[in-house]
Amino acid sequence: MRAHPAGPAHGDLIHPAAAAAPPDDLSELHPAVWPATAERIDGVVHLGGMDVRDLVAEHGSPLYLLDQADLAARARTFREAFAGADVYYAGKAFLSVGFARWVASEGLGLDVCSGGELGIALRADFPTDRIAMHGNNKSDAELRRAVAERVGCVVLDSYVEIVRLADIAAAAGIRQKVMIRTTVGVEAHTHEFIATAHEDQKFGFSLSSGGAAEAVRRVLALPSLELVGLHSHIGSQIFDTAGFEVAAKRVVQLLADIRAEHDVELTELDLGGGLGVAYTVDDDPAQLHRFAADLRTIVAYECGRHGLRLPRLVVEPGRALVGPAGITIYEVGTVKPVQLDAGAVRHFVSVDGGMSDNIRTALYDAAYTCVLASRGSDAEPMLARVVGKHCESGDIVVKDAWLPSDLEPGDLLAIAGTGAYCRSMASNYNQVPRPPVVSVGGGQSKVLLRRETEDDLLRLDAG
Ligand SMILES: Cc1ncc(COP(=O)(O)O)c(C=O)c1O
Ligand SMILES: N[C@@H](CCCC[NH3+])C(=O)O
Repeated sequence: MRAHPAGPAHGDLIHPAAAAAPPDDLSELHPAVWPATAERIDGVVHLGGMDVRDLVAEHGSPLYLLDQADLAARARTFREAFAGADVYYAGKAFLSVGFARWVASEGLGLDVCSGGELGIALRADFPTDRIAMHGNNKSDAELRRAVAERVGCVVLDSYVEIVRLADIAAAAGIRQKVMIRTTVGVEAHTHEFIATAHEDQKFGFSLSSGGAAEAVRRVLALPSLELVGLHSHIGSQIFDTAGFEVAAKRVVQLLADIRAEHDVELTELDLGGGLGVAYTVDDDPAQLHRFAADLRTIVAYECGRHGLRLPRLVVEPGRALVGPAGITIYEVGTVKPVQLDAGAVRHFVSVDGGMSDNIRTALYDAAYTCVLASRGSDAEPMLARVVGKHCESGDIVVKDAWLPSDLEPGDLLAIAGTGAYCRSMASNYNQVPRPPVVSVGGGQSKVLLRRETEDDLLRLDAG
């Protein structure tokens, strides 16, 4: 065992969070958290048959990697679990032209929620009839483009938008398929910033106050809109599937109410995304086949109860499709032991990225799993905080990580579960260029998004 290069040994560590015991094996790549092809060869992490040191030598650090085999397996599992239903990948989780092409080739649809996401889909020649357009404040221009490009469905989110879209569709001489986004009044058990079905938030039309029923009335009165179904999305990173079941029950009730009031049976029911994934071994997400079976059962039961024909089910996974397939590689720049008041020591491990490539820890207090990736080590565990290079003390990548105490500058770290909502929420804070996204498989790598350069940063600067 090597001594820690820069400070007290592990024995000196009395850290508040040290109450939790370190894992038995610091080098373990637990399959619940790491992508399918992640493995150690001679101590070094490999993904898609490639040594992470070689990948960094070629593409630089920090580096987002996507495991092609893991992604393909996830797409297959979704298709199988939801056979007979439509799976629309939520592009907000991660999107690039190449990725959109892959989504199309897997037979999935695409959920976009901005003109930018739609633009990427169009650049990828994504079949527009398999695109659903979301958003609580779509602009006229976004709606016009969606209609002109014949997107399969626009999900309506406000009374203002109903009129706006109806006018745009009428002017284009098109009858636009739409769904109505409902707010089902479920308290999804997730971080409050990513829960979307309680009453006091901005999305959708409330079921309980009659807002959704009124939206249905207004849409049905407009000949340029064709109401095909109802939509519900209760939130994101949800483990407890009971919320989805309550949501399904409540929207099916509205389907029944619509038939009673208008003699119309809507044919689609979109239950959104939101399925959680494991970021650490303590996370226990629902198993996909089980989740799908439960949803189908509840929808079938509720429709049966109301004597409704079974609507076509739609789901919109983002995180559960791409999140666990991605990892981020960082290079360690400094290791700084900081003496805390209580005589405890916290080891701040600074890496070459941070909140600009992963805002989730700062925004949601998200937990991540982190390992030393560029070599094996049998050094004692040290409780570390992996931090970025930004001018914010909240610039934390992993709040509490057990890492070998011989960690030193130049080592590479790998963070699991960064495929979703990391690159897509990345910023240029402190004028840090965003890292590339590289997909790996069969011993080969392919750049999906290249690294930004200083020229990219200056491109918009009017000087
Ligand atoms: C309408 C809608 N659909 C799908 C998703 C994807 O969610 P997730 O990535 O949690 O599956 C979101 C994001 O929460 C959303 O707002
Ligand atoms: N961006 C969030 C999820 C929000 C999903 C979009 N409605 C996350 O990283 O967890």
